[in-house]
Amino acid sequence: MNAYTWHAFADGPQLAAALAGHVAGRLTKAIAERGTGLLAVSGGTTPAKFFATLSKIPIAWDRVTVTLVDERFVPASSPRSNAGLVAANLLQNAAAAARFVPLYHEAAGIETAAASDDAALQSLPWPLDVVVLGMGTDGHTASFFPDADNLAKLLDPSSTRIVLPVHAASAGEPRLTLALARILAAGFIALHIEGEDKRTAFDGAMGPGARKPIRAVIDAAPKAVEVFWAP
Ligand SMILES: O=C(O)[C@H](O)[C@@H](O)[C@H](O)[C@H](O)COP(=O)(O)O
Repeated sequence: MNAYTWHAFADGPQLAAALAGHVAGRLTKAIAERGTGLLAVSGGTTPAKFFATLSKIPIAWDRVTVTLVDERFVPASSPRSNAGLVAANLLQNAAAAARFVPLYHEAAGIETAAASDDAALQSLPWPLDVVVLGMGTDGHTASFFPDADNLAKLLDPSSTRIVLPVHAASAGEPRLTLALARILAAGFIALHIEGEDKRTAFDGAMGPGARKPIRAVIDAAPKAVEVFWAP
């Protein structure tokens, strides 16, 4: 489809307020329509302000399940943990009442962890109502890294997997990621990027040239991806 809607803001706090408002609205609508809301968020360094803003919005958080778009294969106590980032910034204030389903747990290896995640996450109230993606300047999103050894499988829209393992030299650690199909089925797909480097990287990914994972997601998305950007 290759459709996206570009929402530019003067600064991070204004972006955070707008994105949090959209996400809270979508979750409230989902709760009204089906009694529950399912949200998947990305980690990294960008989302902390957005998480803090969203955490203060008084919706029926006790009807919301939060999970991760992807996770590094590290315990929640690690500074690299996305679960740790979500616990410290999103599952606070009003949002502390939400149920959180992590991706990392002790396992012999990433493949074992991904397989048991697949079983554990079956019971979530799919499809996602909201997914918030991030993006690296290399054009990765979720843990769909350009150098992932199973990128074709990660980007297979027909995959029935929920969680897949990722080995990619550029990723730092082995990763666990939601499969593309789960992301694309979300009612609202947001991409949250900040800084000139990421705007340049995004524009580059939308142009001709080597196809980056973020482009594969936007092209495969059944509805426009809502891009939220601030300098
Ligand atoms: O685990 C992660 O790192 C994220 O889920 C990943 O997809 C992130 O969104 C991008 O890497 C951007 O990260 P920054 O926000 O740190 O630039």
